Amino acid sequence: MKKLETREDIETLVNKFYDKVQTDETIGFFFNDVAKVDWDHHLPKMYSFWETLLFGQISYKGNPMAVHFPINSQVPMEKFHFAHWVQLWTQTIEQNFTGEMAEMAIYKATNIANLMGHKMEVARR
Ligand code: HEM
Repeated sequence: MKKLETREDIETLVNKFYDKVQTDETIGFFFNDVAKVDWDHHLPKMYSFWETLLFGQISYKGNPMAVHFPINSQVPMEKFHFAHWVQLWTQTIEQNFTGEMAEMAIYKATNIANLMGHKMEVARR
Protein backbone atom coordinates (compact mmCIF):
# COMPACT_ATOMS: atom_id res chain seq x y z
CA MET A 1 0.00 0.00 0.00
CA LYS A 2 1.08 3.56 -0.64
CA LYS A 3 2.85 5.81 1.86
CA LEU A 4 1.23 9.13 2.73
CA GLU A 5 3.91 11.50 1.53
CA THR A 6 2.75 14.21 -0.87
CA ARG A 7 0.21 17.02 -1.10
CA GLU A 8 -1.50 14.90 -3.77
CA ASP A 9 -1.84 12.03 -1.27
CA ILE A 10 -3.44 14.42 1.21
CA GLU A 11 -5.90 15.57 -1.44
CA THR A 12 -6.81 11.95 -2.19
CA LEU A 13 -7.24 11.17 1.51
CA VAL A 14 -9.31 14.27 2.28
CA ASN A 15 -11.55 13.73 -0.77
CA LYS A 16 -12.20 10.11 0.16
CA PHE A 17 -12.85 11.05 3.79
CA TYR A 18 -15.41 13.76 2.98
CA ASP A 19 -17.08 11.45 0.43
CA LYS A 20 -17.78 9.17 3.38
CA VAL A 21 -18.73 12.05 5.67
CA GLN A 22 -21.27 13.53 3.23
CA THR A 23 -23.37 10.39 3.20
CA ASP A 24 -22.73 9.40 6.81
CA GLU A 25 -25.83 8.88 8.96
CA THR A 26 -24.22 10.03 12.22
CA ILE A 27 -22.33 13.21 11.26
CA GLY A 28 -23.25 13.98 7.61
CA PHE A 29 -26.11 16.30 8.61
CA PHE A 30 -23.73 18.73 10.35
CA PHE A 31 -22.08 19.42 6.99
CA ASN A 32 -25.13 19.14 4.71
CA ASP A 33 -27.93 20.61 6.80
CA VAL A 34 -26.48 22.59 9.72
CA ALA A 35 -23.45 24.35 8.21
CA LYS A 36 -24.51 23.81 4.55
CA VAL A 37 -20.89 23.49 3.59
CA ASP A 38 -19.59 24.82 0.30
CA TRP A 39 -17.35 21.87 -0.57
CA ASP A 40 -15.36 23.71 -3.25
CA HIS A 41 -14.34 26.09 -0.49
CA HIS A 42 -14.01 23.61 2.38
CA LEU A 43 -11.93 20.89 0.71
CA PRO A 44 -8.95 23.07 -0.32
CA LYS A 45 -8.87 24.42 3.25
CA MET A 46 -8.67 20.89 4.56
CA TYR A 47 -5.85 19.98 2.15
CA SER A 48 -3.88 22.95 3.48
CA PHE A 49 -4.77 22.17 7.10
CA TRP A 50 -3.35 18.64 6.80
CA GLU A 51 -0.36 19.74 4.75
CA THR A 52 0.47 22.19 7.53
CA LEU A 53 -0.02 19.64 10.29
CA LEU A 54 1.84 16.77 8.66
CA PHE A 55 4.47 18.29 6.42
CA GLY A 56 5.07 21.62 8.16
CA GLN A 57 4.25 23.39 4.90
CA ILE A 58 2.45 26.39 6.39
CA SER A 59 -0.34 26.76 3.84
CA TYR A 60 -3.20 26.87 6.37
CA LYS A 61 -3.65 29.90 8.55
CA GLY A 62 -6.87 29.73 10.45
CA ASN A 63 -8.51 28.82 13.69
CA PRO A 64 -9.91 25.31 13.38
CA MET A 65 -11.55 25.36 16.82
CA ALA A 66 -13.41 28.62 16.25
CA VAL A 67 -15.48 27.50 13.27
CA HIS A 68 -17.01 24.64 15.26
CA PHE A 69 -18.53 26.72 18.09
CA PRO A 70 -21.36 28.23 15.99
CA ILE A 71 -22.22 24.75 14.71
CA ASN A 72 -22.17 23.40 18.27
CA SER A 73 -24.56 26.12 19.40
CA GLN A 74 -27.06 25.16 16.70
CA VAL A 75 -26.84 21.41 17.27
CA PRO A 76 -24.73 19.97 20.12
CA MET A 77 -21.56 18.35 18.83
CA GLU A 78 -21.26 15.45 21.24
CA LYS A 79 -18.35 13.18 22.16
CA PHE A 80 -19.86 10.32 20.15
CA HIS A 81 -19.91 12.50 17.03
CA PHE A 82 -16.19 13.12 17.41
CA ALA A 83 -15.50 9.44 18.11
CA HIS A 84 -17.35 8.63 14.90
CA TRP A 85 -15.41 11.31 12.97
CA VAL A 86 -12.16 9.68 14.17
CA GLN A 87 -13.43 6.23 13.21
CA LEU A 88 -14.18 7.38 9.63
CA TRP A 89 -10.84 9.19 9.38
CA THR A 90 -8.90 6.17 10.66
CA GLN A 91 -10.80 3.83 8.36
CA THR A 92 -10.12 6.05 5.32
CA ILE A 93 -6.41 6.18 6.11
CA GLU A 94 -6.09 2.47 6.79
CA GLN A 95 -7.89 1.63 3.53
CA ASN A 96 -5.57 3.77 1.44
CA PHE A 97 -2.24 4.57 3.09
CA THR A 98 0.50 3.16 5.25
CA GLY A 99 3.65 4.36 7.02
CA GLU A 100 4.71 6.90 9.59
CA MET A 101 2.77 9.89 8.20
CA ALA A 102 -0.39 7.82 7.93
CA GLU A 103 0.00 6.91 11.61
CA MET A 104 0.74 10.53 12.47
CA ALA A 105 -2.42 11.65 10.67
CA ILE A 106 -4.48 9.27 12.83
CA TYR A 107 -2.66 10.30 16.00
CA LYS A 108 -3.01 14.06 15.43
CA ALA A 109 -6.65 13.82 14.37
CA THR A 110 -7.49 11.78 17.45
CA ASN A 111 -5.88 14.34 19.75
CA ILE A 112 -7.58 17.30 18.08
CA ALA A 113 -10.95 15.52 18.03
CA ASN A 114 -10.70 14.75 21.75
CA LEU A 115 -9.79 18.33 22.55
CA MET A 116 -12.53 19.69 20.29
CA GLY A 117 -15.12 17.36 21.81
CA HIS A 118 -14.13 18.57 25.25
CA LYS A 119 -14.24 22.25 24.27
CA MET A 120 -17.66 21.86 22.67
CA GLU A 121 -18.99 20.19 25.81
CA VAL A 122 -17.57 22.94 28.05
CA ALA A 123 -19.09 25.60 25.76
CA ARG A 124 -22.57 24.11 26.29
CA ARG A 125 -22.42 24.30 30.07
C1 HEM B 1 -18.13 15.59 14.48
C2 HEM B 1 -17.00 16.21 14.19
C3 HEM B 1 -16.89 17.40 13.25
C4 HEM B 1 -17.84 18.06 12.54
C5 HEM B 1 -19.34 17.78 12.48
C6 HEM B 1 -17.18 19.14 11.84
C7 HEM B 1 -17.82 20.06 11.04
C8 HEM B 1 -17.21 21.06 10.34
C9 HEM B 1 -17.87 21.97 9.46
C10 HEM B 1 -19.36 21.93 9.14
C11 HEM B 1 -16.95 22.83 8.99
C12 HEM B 1 -17.16 23.93 7.95
C13 HEM B 1 -17.53 25.23 8.52
C14 HEM B 1 -17.86 26.14 7.37
O1 HEM B 1 -17.00 26.41 6.53
O2 HEM B 1 -18.99 26.56 7.31
C15 HEM B 1 -15.67 22.45 9.56
C16 HEM B 1 -14.48 23.09 9.30
C17 HEM B 1 -13.25 22.64 9.72
N1 HEM B 1 -13.01 21.53 10.50
FE1 HEM B 1 -14.43 20.36 11.33
N2 HEM B 1 -15.85 19.11 12.13
C18 HEM B 1 -15.61 18.06 12.98
C19 HEM B 1 -14.38 17.66 13.48
C20 HEM B 1 -13.18 18.18 13.10
C21 HEM B 1 -11.89 17.69 13.55
C22 HEM B 1 -11.68 16.52 14.50
C23 HEM B 1 -10.95 18.47 12.94
C24 HEM B 1 -9.45 18.39 13.04
C25 HEM B 1 -8.78 17.26 13.17
C26 HEM B 1 -11.64 19.46 12.14
C27 HEM B 1 -11.02 20.44 11.40
C28 HEM B 1 -11.66 21.41 10.67
C29 HEM B 1 -10.99 22.50 9.98
C30 HEM B 1 -9.49 22.73 9.91
C31 HEM B 1 -11.98 23.27 9.37
C32 HEM B 1 -11.76 24.54 8.52
C33 HEM B 1 -11.65 25.72 9.45
C34 HEM B 1 -11.47 27.02 8.69
O3 HEM B 1 -12.46 27.45 8.05
O4 HEM B 1 -10.39 27.58 8.74
N3 HEM B 1 -13.00 19.25 12.26
N4 HEM B 1 -15.86 21.38 10.39
